[in-house]
Amino acid sequence: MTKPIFVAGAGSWGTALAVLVAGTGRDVILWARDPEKAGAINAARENRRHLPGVKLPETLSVTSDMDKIRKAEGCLFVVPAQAAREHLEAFREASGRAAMPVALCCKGLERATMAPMHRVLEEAWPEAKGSVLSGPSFASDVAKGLPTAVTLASRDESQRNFWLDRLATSTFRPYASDDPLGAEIGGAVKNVLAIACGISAGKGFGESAKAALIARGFVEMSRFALALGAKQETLSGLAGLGDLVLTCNSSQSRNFSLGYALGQGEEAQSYLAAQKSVAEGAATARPLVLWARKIGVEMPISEGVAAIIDGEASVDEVIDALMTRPLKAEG
Ligand SMILES: NC(=O)C1=CN([C@@H]2O[C@H](COP(=O)(O)OP(=O)(O)OC[C@H]3O[C@@H](n4cnc5c(N)ncnc54)[C@H](OP(=O)(O)O)[C@@H]3O)[C@@H](O)[C@H]2O)C=CC1
Ligand SMILES: O=C(CO)COP(=O)(O)O
Repeated sequence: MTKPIFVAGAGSWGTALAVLVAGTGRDVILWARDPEKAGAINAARENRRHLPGVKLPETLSVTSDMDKIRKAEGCLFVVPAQAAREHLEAFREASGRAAMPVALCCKGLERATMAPMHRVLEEAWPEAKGSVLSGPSFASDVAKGLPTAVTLASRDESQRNFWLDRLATSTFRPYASDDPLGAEIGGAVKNVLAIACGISAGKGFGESAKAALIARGFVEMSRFALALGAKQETLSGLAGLGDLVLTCNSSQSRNFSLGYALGQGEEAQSYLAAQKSVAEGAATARPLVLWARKIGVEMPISEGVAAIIDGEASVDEVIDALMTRPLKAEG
């Protein structure tokens, strides 16, 4: 008998991935942190809070019991980045310290340590066999079965094949990569840059400004990731440029929407406190720029976003500073 896939995290992306895999006929266990919410999703056969309008397949069950991971053959980890460490530690214990395939699907850096998610996984659950799933993929698009292509990255070929076999459908196309670092840095950085694009839109700046932010943002993302040892082809691919273009161009993006509100004059922390969904770029901006400074990489757009989010500079001050930087060669 085939073992189920365990999906840790019942936000919109966890639910969409659970629906995707269950739609292939596999058994899927979706874990939600709150027993009442897990019960409500199971009873309604719909996650009305995070993915309304999408019916859950029969092979999908919802639980708040972490121990159910023991039955599973692999785990899609979709808990927000700032809560990843504590949850990975707890799932490690619940699994019996299993050497289980774990695909990291969250896009962020840990604020307290600047760590990317693969390092958090290595520290919190050292036995796990890690992969990274990243790329341009709005949960509602995937749940509706709209055509989507993503990057599935692992240094271990057997892990890549494990997840390709379980995730690929006629509408969801994962491309294999052996560069998990590049895939994960692309996903984390694009969220910060999407906030910048949202700010520009909220200020009423035009399409030219947006194109400039995407192009210069891509230079920042690539410079940083390459300095860490990532591959340029990963940054130019789905998990880098692909996801940057998606989230910088859509009001469906929570990071873009946060930026838009900031551009319209809202204050970051009060906006974030009122949200039920997560905009990972808000917490990732600061560790990103601290890490970049540490390795001597210039990231002026990300620096500006971090300063605005942390209340160190106003939107207008950051825009002024970006436009009056010393003139330099492109690159
Ligand atoms: N949504 C998307 O289209 C995509 C999202 N992602 C990534 O997936 C990850 C999860 O985001 P997403 O599914 O969108 O989440 P949502 O914004 O849809 O919902 C937030 C989820 O996080 C949970 N949560 C909030 N705070 C905590 C915490 N402190 N500890 C544990 N769980 C918490 C919420 O639980 P509760 O409901 O109980 O509050 C809920 O399940 C993020 O890293 C995101 O960048 C990646 C690709 C696409
Ligand atoms: O990562 C995403 C799409 O690939 C979702 O972006 P947001 O978190 O900004 O909504």
